[in-house]
Amino acid sequence: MTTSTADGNLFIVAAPSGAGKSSLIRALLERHNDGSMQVSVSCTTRAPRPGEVDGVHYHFLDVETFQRKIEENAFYEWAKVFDNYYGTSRLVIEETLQQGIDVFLDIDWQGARQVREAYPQAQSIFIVPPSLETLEQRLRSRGQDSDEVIAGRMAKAQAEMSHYHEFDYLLVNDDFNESLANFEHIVLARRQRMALQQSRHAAKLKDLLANAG
Ligand SMILES: Nc1ncnc2c1ncn2[C@@H]1O[C@H](COP(=O)(O)OP(=O)(O)OP(=O)(O)O)[C@@H](O)[C@H]1O
Ligand SMILES: Nc1nc2c(ncn2[C@@H]2O[C@H](COP(=O)(O)O)[C@@H](O)[C@H]2O)c(=O)[nH]1
Repeated sequence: MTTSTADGNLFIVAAPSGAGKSSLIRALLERHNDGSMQVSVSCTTRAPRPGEVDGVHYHFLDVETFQRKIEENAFYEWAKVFDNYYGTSRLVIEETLQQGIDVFLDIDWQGARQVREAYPQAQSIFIVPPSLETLEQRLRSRGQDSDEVIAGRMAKAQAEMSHYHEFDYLLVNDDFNESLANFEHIVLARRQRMALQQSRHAAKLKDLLANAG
């Protein structure tokens, strides 16, 4: 991907299922609803949960269509998670960043690794629950998955968490408002750093042009 200094920032947010990453991203976007931030809507072969809307929560695809898109190189990253395919559309991410909009990817560690390789300047944040007991409670309180699905996700939680050290930030999501404030701090600090870099580039360019003239 080519970048300019005016590109949006790319944030990777990963966590074991149920740790609260979607809730934190959603709450952050509600606080910054000026169009400067977006969450990427992934494609998945998972069946929709009650209340999930195609194109809003996910783009729900059949396995054949998903595999065709893999062959067409249409995904920025993709992975098989809990026996279903999940992937991020390449075109949407590139176009959104080029418009100067910050993008949040709510993805697993395998996808995070692919994104980091393709776009090393992405900031990555790993979210963990305060305990495995709390994680299970959250999966149950969400009330959207069967006991079997919850057991499968709990069984894979520790394997997902073993990748925490690959991320720039680790956030323990205990008290929600406190986690949201920390999450927001990470995001705004990154924005500020990039804006500062951009104004330094602009100043250098101005000097260069003035001296050339
Ligand atoms: N700090 C918190 N305290 C209590 N409950 C929380 C907290 N954060 C999130 N939750 C609740 O935990 C449940 C799981 O959260 P959420 O769906 O955001 O997790 P997730 O990491 O996005 O999961 P998945 O990867 O399966 O999409 C939700 O019911 C949410 O309201
Ligand atoms: N690598 C990717 N992982 C993704 C993507 N979209 C979601 N996910 C991860 O899958 C699990 C399960 O999600 P759920 O909605 O079924 O609970 C979770 O960890 C998500 O972060 C994606 O595009 N790529």
